[in-house]
Amino acid sequence: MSTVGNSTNIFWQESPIGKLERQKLLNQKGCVVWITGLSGSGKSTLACSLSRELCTRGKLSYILDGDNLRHGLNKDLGFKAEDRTENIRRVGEVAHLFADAGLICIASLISPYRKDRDACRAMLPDSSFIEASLLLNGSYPDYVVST
Ligand SMILES: Nc1ncnc2c1ncn2[C@@H]1O[C@H](COP(=O)(O)OS(=O)(=O)O)[C@@H](OP(=O)(O)O)[C@H]1O
Ligand SMILES: Nc1ncnc2c1ncn2[C@@H]1O[C@H](COP(=O)(O)OP(=O)(O)O)[C@@H](O)[C@H]1O
Repeated sequence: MSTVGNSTNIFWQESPIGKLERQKLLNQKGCVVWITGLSGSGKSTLACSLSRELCTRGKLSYILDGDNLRHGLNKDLGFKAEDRTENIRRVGEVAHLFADAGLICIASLISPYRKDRDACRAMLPDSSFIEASLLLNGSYPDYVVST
């Protein structure tokens, strides 16, 4: 018996192709690069540069940009703390799926609350979630990267 919410009849369906097989096919390791920082700190610019650089090295990536996702998946959310938390939760779930598919998923969101980012980190193995914090130090962004 499986219980999800109020339902007792929702069961996990295994796929015939596993993550390792997909990664082998793509010749890369699926992971999430999570870029966090204030509005205007350079998140989208870094996400685009990274995606372009990975492409030139033959690696497949996909950008989940907060601005773009608020046009569709998250169009019902505003900017109250609980809406931002739900925004990050949804994007974390999608990023997890992309990483499981074998892609290098670059998530670029303000994501101001550490607890929300840590909840996304907890969905993946330790080395598969790389966080880059953009700090505005003087006129130019500084990057702090942690795994
Ligand atoms: N308070 C408020 N009011 C109006 N608009 C706002 C606000 N906060 C953010 N923004 C704009 O929304 C863009 C995406 O925000 P995020 O989804 O990354 O925010 S969050 O992670 O949920 O905190 C964000 O994009 P960036 O400027 O690229 O960060 C802003 O354009
Ligand atoms: N390393 C950098 N040095 C100088 N300007 C930058 C740098 N990165 C981004 N910018 C500029 O800062 C502005 C905000 O960048 P953007 O990537 O849109 O930030 P965010 O996605 O965090 O809102 C843009 O005009 C961009 O060209």
